[in-house]
Amino acid sequence: MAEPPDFLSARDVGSFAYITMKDRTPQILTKVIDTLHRHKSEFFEKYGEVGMEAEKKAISLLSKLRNELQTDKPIIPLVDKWADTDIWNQYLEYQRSLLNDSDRKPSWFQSPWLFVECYMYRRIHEAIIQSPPLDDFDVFKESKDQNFLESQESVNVLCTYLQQLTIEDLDENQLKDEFFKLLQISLWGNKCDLSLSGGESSSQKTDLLNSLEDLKPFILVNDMQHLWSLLSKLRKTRKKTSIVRVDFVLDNSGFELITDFILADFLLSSRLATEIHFHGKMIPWFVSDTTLRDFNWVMEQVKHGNHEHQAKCGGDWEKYVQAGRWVYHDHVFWTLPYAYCAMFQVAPDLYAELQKACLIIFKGDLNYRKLAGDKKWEFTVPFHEALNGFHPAPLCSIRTLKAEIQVGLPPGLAEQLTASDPSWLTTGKYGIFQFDGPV
Ligand SMILES: O=P(O)(O)OC[C@@]1(O)O[C@H](CO)[C@@H](O)[C@@H]1O
Ligand SMILES: [Mn+2]
Repeated sequence: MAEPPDFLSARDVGSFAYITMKDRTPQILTKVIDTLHRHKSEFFEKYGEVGMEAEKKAISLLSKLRNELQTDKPIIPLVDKWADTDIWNQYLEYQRSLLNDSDRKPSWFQSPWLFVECYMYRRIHEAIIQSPPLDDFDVFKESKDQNFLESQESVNVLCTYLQQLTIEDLDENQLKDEFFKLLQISLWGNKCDLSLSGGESSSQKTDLLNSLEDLKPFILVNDMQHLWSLLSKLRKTRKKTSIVRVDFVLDNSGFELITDFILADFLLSSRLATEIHFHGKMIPWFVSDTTLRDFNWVMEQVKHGNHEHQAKCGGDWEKYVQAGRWVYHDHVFWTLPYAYCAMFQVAPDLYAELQKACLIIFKGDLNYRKLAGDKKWEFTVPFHEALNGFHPAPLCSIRTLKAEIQVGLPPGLAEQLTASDPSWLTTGKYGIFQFDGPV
């Protein structure tokens, strides 16, 4: 049996992991510190002197974190008392145990990229929760909200499109075409990712609907037909009362979340699904990832949008939530450093929850990295193999490529792309619909 591949790591000088840890993560930390500086007077108005002290403390903790990162210091245990502190510190012990035959310690540039990048965002959370009364301040809220507000034109176009779809008049082929269109909208909505842009604005400005044909050549793995076969068969065969549940493991808030809401709405209106479960993050994560506050805020904004079709969508979506047809979950596992092949052991309750789904959609690049264990797989390794036993239900990754990991490609394609577009793995320009399940 061949040795399992190594993990992506900043140890590989010049790799995307290396560039992210060397350049992008310090930039993200600097933006977080600047955000706290810019809210100084707000903290004073709200909390007086205590607020000023808290802001100073959070900034000093974050500056210390940035220095540790930039000087490749050893990774240190978390000292806060939060729901997952022990799990994180056990994981750090595990990383230490992997090195026990050497004097090396887990560090920012020596340890697996997935671990240290997740750890950085968890240390940001530690700095905030150790600085009451700022302990529920979302340092990324501004940029997530700005991404949504700057994408209003595109949001209007998509809400209008959805409202003008007369789904009941569509035949099977037309329904499939619309399903494929909205899947692609959800895919390309993943390009707007603030952690890739280091927090710079990445809102959606172009009209995606009219760009889908032009973007098709950039879809490297296209398993949309499998999704259609799975859901349309269930639609035909299910009993009136049976449940067809589709789970979205969400990625970014803002425009991407809207594209997921639009797809989820279509799944219910077309009766391709009867209920949707969304999985968000318990804490602010990778700059733009969706938290419960973001989920509710975006829905509120759309409901009170100054555009009739947006408002109609927002009203419908609120009704789905109230009727229990859209359900939001935020399990702590999603903000741990584990690859998903560890979920059955580490979070059996979540694994059991996902097993209730007929289809699980994993949005975005970080989810893909965790599905495939953030390993340096050969590009032609089957997706099923890279999942390493993670099969709670039929699943599909919908992801634009922003990290040097991709499996399930036909022989020769990776080489062809490297020759024609050397940064094809990391710019978000290419995307996949990669399915694992019965075909
Ligand atoms: O999961 P998303 O939001 O699609 O992208 C997240 C991500 O690609 O952004 C960072 C910068 O490339 C990576 O470290 C991480 O995987
Ligand atoms: Mn993200």
